[in-house]
Amino acid sequence: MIEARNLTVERGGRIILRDYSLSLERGRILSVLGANGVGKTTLINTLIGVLKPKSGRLSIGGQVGFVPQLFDVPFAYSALDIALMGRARHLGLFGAPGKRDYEIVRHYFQMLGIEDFESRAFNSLSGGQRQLVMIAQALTSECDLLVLDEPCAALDYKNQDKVLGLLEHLRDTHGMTIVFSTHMPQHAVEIASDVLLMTSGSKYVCGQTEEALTAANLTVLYDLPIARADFGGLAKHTYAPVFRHDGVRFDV
Ligand SMILES: Nc1ncnc2c1ncn2[C@@H]1O[C@H](COP(=O)(O)OP(=O)(O)OP(=O)(O)O)[C@@H](O)[C@H]1O
Repeated sequence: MIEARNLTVERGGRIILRDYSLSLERGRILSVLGANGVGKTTLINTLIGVLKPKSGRLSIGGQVGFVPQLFDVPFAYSALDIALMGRARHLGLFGAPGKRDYEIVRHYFQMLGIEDFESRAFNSLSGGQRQLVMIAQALTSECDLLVLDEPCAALDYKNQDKVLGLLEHLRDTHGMTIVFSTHMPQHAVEIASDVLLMTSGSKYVCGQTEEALTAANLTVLYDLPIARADFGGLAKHTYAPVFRHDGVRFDV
């Protein structure tokens, strides 16, 4: 589904990614992790075609749906209008949404438990509520590859669980291929078959989750000790930071 070879990507005249290669088969879930500013959004924008690589080859084998990081819209669109925009490529030029398009949007609103937002102004929703509407928008596009930039960033635990469950469901029932970035390794542990750990613009580890997602690799990734925590039979293991705030000195 994704075949990227030696991608080099520039922004503002500066090389952000150098020589990134990855491949992802249909029906797999890739989680992208890395520190702030390392280039996760840059990579994602390259995968969805918004940024053009300076060099390298990229091939995507299907229609792409995208959920961006949080944003406002300039006009007073309702949540339903925003989600309907996901139907654009099925409507054709100047086409208006019909009964079936509304049904599809309402189906995903129901799946996400956000039916009550339908007529609310998108900009009046909270960050987490907006994130759920944007996920609905991407799903209404009926894509083969779903790319999400930190889809759970503004969500509470219950909604994180719902979105992770939905992504798994889409993989299992629709054979959808999914790429999502996150700052929570546990999200990768829960649903990702593969991980991309972006250490810098030119250094990364990419592999199957069981092998590549380790406390040692995460410790390098975040430049902070990361410990693995096991919960017996209660839940999957997770990774937690060993915060060092009492050792941090500020010269002010
Ligand atoms: N429009 C832009 N023009 C120039 N440089 C940019 C632009 N957008 C981002 N950058 C730079 O590119 C680098 C990577 O940014 P990117 O947004 O891809 O990081 P990220 O890993 O997604 O970060 P975060 O976890 O904070 O969202 C950063 O150094 C950033 O300052």
